[in-house]
Amino acid sequence: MRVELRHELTGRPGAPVLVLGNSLGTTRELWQPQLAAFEEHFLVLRYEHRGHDGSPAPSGPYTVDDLGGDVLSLLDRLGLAQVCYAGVSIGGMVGMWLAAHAPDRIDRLALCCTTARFDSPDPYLERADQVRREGIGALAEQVVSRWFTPSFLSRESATVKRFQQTVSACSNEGYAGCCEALAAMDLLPALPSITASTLVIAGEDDPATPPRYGQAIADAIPGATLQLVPDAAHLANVEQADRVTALLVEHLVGKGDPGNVL
Ligand SMILES: O=C(O)CC1=CCC(=O)O1
Repeated sequence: MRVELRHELTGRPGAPVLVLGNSLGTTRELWQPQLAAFEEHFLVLRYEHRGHDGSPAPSGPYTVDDLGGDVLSLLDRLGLAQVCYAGVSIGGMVGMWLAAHAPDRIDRLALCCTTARFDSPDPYLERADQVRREGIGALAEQVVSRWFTPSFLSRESATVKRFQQTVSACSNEGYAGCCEALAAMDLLPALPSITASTLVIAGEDDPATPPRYGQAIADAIPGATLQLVPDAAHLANVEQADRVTALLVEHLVGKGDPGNVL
């Protein structure tokens, strides 16, 4: 079953479309550090995953097919034939799914702090279970502590608090269902079929999706390149905003116009 995702379009009308996928427990605010730079070149489509910031949260478990299918339906509803796509973590997983399952719909692809599969499903199954028992608010502080380096956590307490509040506002069922999608996901066999020009970005100090996960993606997608970002953990686009913005703009702003109307 597909759900109609909450979304927002901003930027240059008539320009090529850039779709942005958020990480688990965040909203489209995640892209605030990059938004102005992207809006100079693109019509930007930011969407919310199931259970996040007002998108519907049907009963889980979900699969990455569900999450990717939701976005494909959104592109269809908006009449977008081909788009560029950038995603962080679960947003990047959706990007890999789209590029593998609907290759003609994805032009350039950027995958930030993400993985095609996790070493073990257990941590995310346990998290889903805990969220259903105790509520997402009980986990917010611990979850966000893995998104930034220790120095950022102590230096930028207002930003950290804001991300904790965003996690706490997720639907329990929606968040748990997304965790179950992470646990079941194995996109690695699909990656060699991706034809989109692909940039992979990894935070050097990311405990959630360490650089070896990014390396595995870059090794499996034909022609993909990997960029490591020093002094960054899971939300490298927030912690090292200028560096990541420059990498993304350089990769995503191509010469051709993908032509965005079905
Ligand atoms: O929340 C985490 O621990 C890290 C994460 C996994 C998938 C995602 O989007 O974030």
